[in-house]
Amino acid sequence: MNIADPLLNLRERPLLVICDYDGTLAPIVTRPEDAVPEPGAPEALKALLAAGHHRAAVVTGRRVAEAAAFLNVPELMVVGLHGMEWPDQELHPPDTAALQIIKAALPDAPGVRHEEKGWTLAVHYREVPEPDQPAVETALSSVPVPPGWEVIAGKKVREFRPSGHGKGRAALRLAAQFPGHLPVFLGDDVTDEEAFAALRERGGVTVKVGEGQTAAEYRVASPAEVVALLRVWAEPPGG
Ligand SMILES: O=P(O)(O)OC[C@H]1O[C@H](O[C@H]2O[C@H](CO)[C@@H](O)[C@H](O)[C@H]2O)[C@H](O)[C@@H](O)[C@@H]1O
Repeated sequence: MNIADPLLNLRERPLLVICDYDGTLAPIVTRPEDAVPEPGAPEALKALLAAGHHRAAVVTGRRVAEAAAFLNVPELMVVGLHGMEWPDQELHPPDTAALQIIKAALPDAPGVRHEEKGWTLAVHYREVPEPDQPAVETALSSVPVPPGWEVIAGKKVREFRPSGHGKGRAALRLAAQFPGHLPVFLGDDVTDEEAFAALRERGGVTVKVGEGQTAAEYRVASPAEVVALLRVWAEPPGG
């Protein structure tokens, strides 16, 4: 483990720890339904919450129920669908007409997998043979995006979602909910970059998990290092 000292030393302060799920609390795997947490991740989140002076939340592209079931930490707040789905707020009815337009235009290459989430739609191509993936990416780029919708690129996935949400807004909303806590966002994917940008402007701490370009200030190597960091933060201050 090679975690920067300024990150480890944050444990002295009351933190609002916001984690992405896939790639951050769980290693990336071929099939989304197999993405179990990194060993020790649920326990580390529990310990962090039990420490008393920190708060924690997960902000994920998945549905709340799905991420919550993987983690099984009932006391943990989970925000789903890239910031559309909040535990205390009913979702407005899904825009099924827009979803139909998108679905009708999706490429049908072998290995392409649709993950329907009710309100949004993820199109995965991790299981498409590598040489065919650029063609799938190109085909996905020409899928019509209905007015009021946007498409975002993630790890071997394109996600179609209504505009006006996103992890940047979600992170700021959480930070406003816990003004006495220093917000820290940990994420691995392109969709986490807007949270990094938003929180850096607000004086928050941002941590990229793994390789790749990022606006985050710090970096850790893997979900295993995320767990190690959460464990350190869960230790009593001044210890
Ligand atoms: O915001 P996140 O918690 O990172 O969720 C983003 C998307 O993650 C999932 O897809 C990604 O992880 C899968 C499992 O490791 C992997 O097979 C896939 O290639 C990745 O794109 C999830 O399936 C999506 O619903 C999330 O939006």
